[in-house]
Amino acid sequence: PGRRVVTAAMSAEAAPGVEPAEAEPGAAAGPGQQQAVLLAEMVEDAAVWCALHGLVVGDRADPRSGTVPGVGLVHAPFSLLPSRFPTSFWKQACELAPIFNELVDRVSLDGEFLQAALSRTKQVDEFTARLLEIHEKMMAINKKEAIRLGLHRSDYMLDSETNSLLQIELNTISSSFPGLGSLVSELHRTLLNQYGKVLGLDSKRIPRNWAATQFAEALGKAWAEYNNDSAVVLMVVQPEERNMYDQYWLANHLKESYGVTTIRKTLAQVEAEGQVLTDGTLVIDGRTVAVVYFRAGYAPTDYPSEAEWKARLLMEQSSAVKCPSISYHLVGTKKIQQELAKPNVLERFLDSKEDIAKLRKSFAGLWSLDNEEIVKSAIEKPDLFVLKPQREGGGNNIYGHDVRDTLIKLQKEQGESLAAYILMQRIFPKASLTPLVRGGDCFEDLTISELGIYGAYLRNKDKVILNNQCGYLMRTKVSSSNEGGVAAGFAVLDSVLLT
Ligand SMILES: Nc1ncnc2c1ncn2[C@@H]1O[C@H](COP(=O)(O)OP(=O)(O)O)[C@@H](O)[C@H]1O
Ligand SMILES: N[C@H](CCC(=O)N[C@@H](CS)C(=O)NCCC(=O)O)C(=O)O
Ligand SMILES: [Mg+2]
Repeated sequence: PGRRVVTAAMSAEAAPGVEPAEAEPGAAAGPGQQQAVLLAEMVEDAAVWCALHGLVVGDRADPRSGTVPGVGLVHAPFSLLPSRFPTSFWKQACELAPIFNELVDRVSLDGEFLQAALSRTKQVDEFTARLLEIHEKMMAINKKEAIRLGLHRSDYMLDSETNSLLQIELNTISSSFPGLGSLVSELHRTLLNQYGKVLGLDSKRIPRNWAATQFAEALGKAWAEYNNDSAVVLMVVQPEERNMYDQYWLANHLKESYGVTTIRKTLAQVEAEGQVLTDGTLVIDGRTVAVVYFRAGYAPTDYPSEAEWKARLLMEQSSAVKCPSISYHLVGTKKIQQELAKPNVLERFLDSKEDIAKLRKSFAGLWSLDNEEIVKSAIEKPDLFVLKPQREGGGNNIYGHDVRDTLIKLQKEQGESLAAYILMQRIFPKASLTPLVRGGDCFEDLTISELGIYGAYLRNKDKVILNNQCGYLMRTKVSSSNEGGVAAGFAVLDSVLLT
């Protein structure tokens, strides 16, 4: 990828890639060499900090790194310095969190809206159809979720064309990196406390990041609302999970701050070991479950057999607090994102005109493929659009010429398959040169960033117990890569330096 700048291990000697100045005997090292040595020292300090503070992920080189805790660790990929972000847009993003939290809760209560908005997608997208089927079953038995917990992340990019903060998507299930994201902010503060003077950067410009502690607080408070001291939090996880430490951070805070035990099960294990008692209590492996926290179940690959679907239904039918419930999960689909962007739709769910205006200001162009005029312009100028299927988890979007080819193919098919996609205005953040550290090596590369703001919402019947913005995730990827995704290996974990 980018220019190889320096490796942590080499901080003693001058780093390769920087031509050593022809130093006369005894002359001071040239500026280039000084800068390389400084960078090497920072990379070494940062890599050590990661290892000492659990800013780690499983190393894909080790076959057991996704199943055996403590085996095959490597520092999480990170940017060596925080990315600049204008304070005005930062404030705007933080202000939106409690409004999006409220919106999700209100939309989740309108089962007819969800069923209607997704009814055509259901015809052509099996995965969405299965989720809707569970939702329909809950509507049929008039299932009410008295206690509702949302742990969301709303992702934004700064569009340089329009100089505006635009929402990429709202995640309402398995919002990754509250644990590791918080740590990167601390890593950068530590580095700037030590090197800020010589770099001319002030560590106090990095917002404190309480994502992990506040997500754990929301989980702990939801557990308390369930009001059964022997109950546990069930974390639903994938059989292989190299991001397990991000998840363990939440379990650790839950145990240390609230005395709550978390058990980890795959969907298959829930099916094999779980049952719902006549009073609705969910019991897994003999433990009563107060809260189900999904860190799996958001992608078709999470349901390789009917067992996993049975597990999802079993948990939904229980009185445990689901995070997310099937309704919250559906509200976070891209089709609903596009439907909510239509005129007069937000007005159905929110009362405050001011809040509605704030949300709308953050909406990029979003269209269904029924809009022939937009489809036509996307075929003419595919680079200005992103074509998105109803999928989560990264790696599914369609860009550039593939947008044109796919649209033309879908038009020819003339079937309902158009309903499986949405079209979105492509957002163009400004690129900047960033030192990225992966596997102990530091590369400088042109990058663009995506700011995720976490939101926690907890309600018990009419009482809103929590509705907060809680921390953030900055992801930075090489600007040449269309997809983001830290887990997918394109992006690194970053933090924010307010300008
Ligand atoms: N409208 C857009 N403009 C530019 N990049 C986008 C846009 N939508 C998505 N992306 C890129 O694609 C990645 C994945 O898209 P996203 O909608 O977040 O899907 P997923 O649910 O798979 O994360 C984002 O992290 C971002 O890097
Ligand atoms: N391995 C699972 C990953 C869960 C997952 O993919 N979550 C989506 C929202 S659905 C997400 O937040 N994606 C941004 C993280 C990235 O850039 O890689 C976990 O960590 O629990
Ligand atoms: Mg995303």
